[in-house]
Amino acid sequence: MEAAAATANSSQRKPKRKRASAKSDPELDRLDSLPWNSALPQNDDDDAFSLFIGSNELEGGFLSLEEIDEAEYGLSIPEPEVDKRKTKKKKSEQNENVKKQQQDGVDSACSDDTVVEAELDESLKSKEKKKKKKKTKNKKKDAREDQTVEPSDAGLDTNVKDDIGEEDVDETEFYAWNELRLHPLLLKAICKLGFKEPTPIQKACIPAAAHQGKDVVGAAETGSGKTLAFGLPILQRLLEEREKAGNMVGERGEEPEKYASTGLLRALIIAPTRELALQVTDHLKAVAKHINVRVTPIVGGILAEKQERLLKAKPEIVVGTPGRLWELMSAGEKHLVELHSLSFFVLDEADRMVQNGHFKELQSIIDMLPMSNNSAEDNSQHVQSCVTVSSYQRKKRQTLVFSATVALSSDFRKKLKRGSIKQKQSLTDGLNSIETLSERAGMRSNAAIIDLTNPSILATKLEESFIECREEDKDAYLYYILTVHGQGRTIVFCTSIAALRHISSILRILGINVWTLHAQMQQRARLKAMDRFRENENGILVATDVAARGLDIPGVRTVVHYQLPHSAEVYVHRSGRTARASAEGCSIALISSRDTSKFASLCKSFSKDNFQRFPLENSYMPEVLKRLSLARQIDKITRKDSQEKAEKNWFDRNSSSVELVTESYDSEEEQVNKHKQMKASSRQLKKLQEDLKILISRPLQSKTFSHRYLAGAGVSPLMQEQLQQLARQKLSDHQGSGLGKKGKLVVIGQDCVDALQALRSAGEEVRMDAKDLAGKQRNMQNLKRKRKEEKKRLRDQRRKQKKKLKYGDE
Ligand SMILES: Nc1ncnc2c1ncn2[C@@H]1O[C@H](COP(=O)(O)OP(=O)(O)OP(=O)(O)O)[C@@H](O)[C@H]1O
Repeated sequence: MEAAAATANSSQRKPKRKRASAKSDPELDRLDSLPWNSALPQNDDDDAFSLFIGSNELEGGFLSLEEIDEAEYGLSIPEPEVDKRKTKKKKSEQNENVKKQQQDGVDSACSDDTVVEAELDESLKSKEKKKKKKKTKNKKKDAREDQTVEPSDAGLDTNVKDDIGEEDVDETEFYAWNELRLHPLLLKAICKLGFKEPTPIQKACIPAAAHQGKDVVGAAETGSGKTLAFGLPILQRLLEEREKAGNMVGERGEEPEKYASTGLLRALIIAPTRELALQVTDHLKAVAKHINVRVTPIVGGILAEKQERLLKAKPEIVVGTPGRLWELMSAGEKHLVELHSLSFFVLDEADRMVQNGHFKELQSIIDMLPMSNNSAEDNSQHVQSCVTVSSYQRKKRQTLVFSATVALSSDFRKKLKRGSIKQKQSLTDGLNSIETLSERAGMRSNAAIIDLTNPSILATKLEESFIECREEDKDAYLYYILTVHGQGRTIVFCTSIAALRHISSILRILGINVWTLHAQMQQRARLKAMDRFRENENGILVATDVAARGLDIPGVRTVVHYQLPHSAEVYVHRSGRTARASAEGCSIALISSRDTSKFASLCKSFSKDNFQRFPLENSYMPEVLKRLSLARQIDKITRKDSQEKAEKNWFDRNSSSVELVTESYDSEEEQVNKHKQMKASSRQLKKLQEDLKILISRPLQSKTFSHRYLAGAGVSPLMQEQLQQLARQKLSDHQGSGLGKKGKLVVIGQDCVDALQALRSAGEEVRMDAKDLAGKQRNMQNLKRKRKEEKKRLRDQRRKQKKKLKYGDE
């Protein structure tokens, strides 16, 4: 009890200390020095501290404003040196207390979490032992202690470090997380994941959502860690509530069930695709591993019984796609319709969510949310009827809306600033859908709008390029990229399933193993494709835009846009499958004359002056085209065959189902001819396949290939190693036999197999000015206009002639 009171007192004192020393904090100084956006709507009632990051130069008005309250920003303030020892002691007491409360909370919340109990027990026992060790260690770190923030003071709990194992983790590497004041168990999980510091979007969102309880609209580049930017505040709040529940139990001696959240839905996260929902679930599970918070996916393709079983476990966090969620909610699924306990409503990839195919279901889900988000009292009658809901849960529901490409109108931003948005208003108020949905979901007027997108909104470590080619040569260039620069994982994006089928078929014939992913595939096949792609470090995935958003697969080095997407947003998301977190990557767009105007508008929307041409070694192209021509012929024959077979099967199946006896009406001669044709085509197919086999059995050779050297693209590292061994062996044999230079086998490996490297070493001269592109676009438009005019002129001429003939006849 005393310990609890001490915790409470110290937590009451904490903010004062922070404010007093706020001026000396370098992080605040840095934030203060960031530029103000004069374009922001000014309002007397504005928060005292407004921060602008990013810009609003894009068409369509991407977010360009961040509002964070200085006082509530929650930065960790260094304590004076003299107080350190005292504070450390107090902190370790607090930590011990926290652990106890937590154990209580965990116990009461769920009895089946033996892992957490065992870990906490162990950590409490070993704490004393490790404390001594730590003191000695701290002495050794005098130099580091001179720094402003003391590591052990600022959050990385000793228990946490004990659990991770000090030999594995250097706690000093995780200092950067301290200012976010996350729960020690969350820090532990973060340390285990090896995330040294929060990403900028996490730094900005966590204080606002976790400590200030604000609604958040967040925009940041692809791969910047947005999942944890909304995931950590959810877990933090659940943990805090548990601790408070534990305190209440201790102080008042009341039943823990009265305060603890047992088996209630606390957070509903909605993502646009199944893969993304499953990925978000996995990501959150990895962080929630040690805190006994259940995270469950609700997506199409999961068996109904399994889904039922998952929901019976009453998960606190549900991540789902709108379709399946609404299907279950509208059927009255018990866990999903008890929404009064919901503390977080999250829309991931929000802009996709409001597009066709999701909007209606999402709207229905939102309409099911309890209305009175602004005043807890309004809802209290309903809430009080549920005895298990603690007063902490009755706090306002938070709405978090995230994407890499969120676009809000300045109107909506003004509204948020003014605090004049209404709940559940009509959809016909003229606002665009994302805003309407946010409002209907209960987005509050003091929402923090955090935009960390750069003017081009593309990931900073992404190198972009293009290849200008004829539409019919796209296959050849794709094959070239995959063969010559296929190191690392590659995703090839198409807009249509027909194109995807065509490419994957051609590439497979050419001996390139590809996986496919599109919306018409069965869920199991989709997941299998993803798994296989993930397993292979040089894997190739051919996908439609179902894979454009959110998918987080490490090691994707290259993204190829075989067909350009319909919007700039989709281009951003597609390209964002590479250059994620701190990695680098490149994107290559294949641009035919059909795509020129689309490409020009893309450049415009990303404020790009120039785009780099992807460097090509044209001497490889004759060989590429030779292979491709064979592959196309093979594809044509096999397609025809399989189509005929399918048609025959269909006919046989249907005729037998209606007990129809079918006879062939072909004459004998016709039948013989057909048979001959089939035989010829099968012979031709065999021949083509053999020819291609010979070609692809050797590395792709340039036109200038010299047979004195074994060189060329497509030499895999393994093949190169084997050839080098062979060369060494030959050389020693020759030296032994007294042969000279003649007969020496020289192996030249690839200098640069990686597309990114090739792009970087290509230099500036291959850059194409956006003005060139604009000029080309103008020419194309002129040409189109002239053709149209010519057609019209001809039409008019014909009409006149007809008239003349008619009147002449009369
Ligand atoms: N603080 C961090 N430090 C290092 N890596 C991180 C950190 N936070 C998240 N990551 C990793 O970064 C990768 C991208 O994260 P995430 O998928 O959340 O990005 P995102 O911003 O949602 O991307 P997208 O807009 O494409 O959906 C993941 O592999 C994640 O594990």
